[in-house]
Amino acid sequence: MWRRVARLSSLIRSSKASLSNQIPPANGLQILEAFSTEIQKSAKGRNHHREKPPFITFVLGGPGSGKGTQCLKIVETFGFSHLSAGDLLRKEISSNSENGAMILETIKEGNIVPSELTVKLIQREVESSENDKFLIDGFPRTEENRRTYERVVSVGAEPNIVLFFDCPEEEMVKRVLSRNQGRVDDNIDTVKKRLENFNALNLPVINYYSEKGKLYKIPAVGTEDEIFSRVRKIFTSLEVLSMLSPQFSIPIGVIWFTLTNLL
Ligand SMILES: Nc1ncnc2c1ncn2[C@@H]1O[C@H](COP(=O)(O)OP(=O)(O)OP(=O)(O)O)[C@@H](O)[C@H]1O
Ligand SMILES: Nc1ccn([C@H]2C[C@H](O)[C@@H](COP(=O)(O)O)O2)c(=O)n1
Ligand SMILES: [Mg+2]
Repeated sequence: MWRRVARLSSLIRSSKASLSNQIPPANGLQILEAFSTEIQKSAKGRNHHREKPPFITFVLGGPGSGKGTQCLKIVETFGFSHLSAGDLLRKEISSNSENGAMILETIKEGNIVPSELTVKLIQREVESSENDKFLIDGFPRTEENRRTYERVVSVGAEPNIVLFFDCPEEEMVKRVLSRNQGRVDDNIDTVKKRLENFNALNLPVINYYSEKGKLYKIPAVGTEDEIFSRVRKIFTSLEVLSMLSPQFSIPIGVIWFTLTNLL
């Protein structure tokens, strides 16, 4: 309730500020009309009211399994927006936000940041984007992450699909230790802890989505392009089945061809 009041008064403040620059003296009704239009515009910029829920893909896999690498290719080919939970948390650290120090310590230890915080960062990005299809990379990492997301997010609380990059531990460790991007968690001790957490906390989430029939398990060994050819088939078949672009309708024969030849 108080958050809504604060949000409304901030909208009113910003609308007043922009109005004072734009509107010549006018009668009360004109001012009221312009004021209300400004509030609507301002609210739209912050939270895109969609006619239908966005298409949500959760992207899961152990540390170094290639989630981020494949997400970039999906963005290029299929026009998704990529939201990496880890990147959003790292942005909080580098912007010296009030939770920055706690997030840094948690990531250094290979542990999981409190769900409310991560969900808030993801929700903010989804709501302020005009896109209608998202890759949420590295989330949910725990059952608690998943439940918090379902509780807090009202639109698109359930993912449409979940990708799981399945990679042997040895390969993941090798990739992380040669990543060379200056990440505080790319060292052998933290990687061991992240793998422990992946097995204990993330695998149950992966099993949950498998039981719901939403999981696409992708073998993640091979070249980046070989792996992407597996990923491409999934999104191409979703496109053909009109799930990614509902205005695109196709004959049943094409659907049958896709099911039998691409999958
Ligand atoms: N198929 C591949 N073969 C070899 N190396 C790869 C492959 N895919 C990605 N890599 C490399 O492995 C490293 C880890 O990849 P990436 O950052 O995409 O993993 P991730 O799953 O996002 O990891 P994290 O959970 O730690 O963020 C990167 O240096 C990337 O260039
Ligand atoms: N849902 C999440 C996602 C990430 N984190 C923290 C802990 C991870 O080790 C770190 C890096 O994430 P990555 O870039 O590897 O996806 O960020 C978390 O606490 N909760
Ligand atoms: Mg990553």
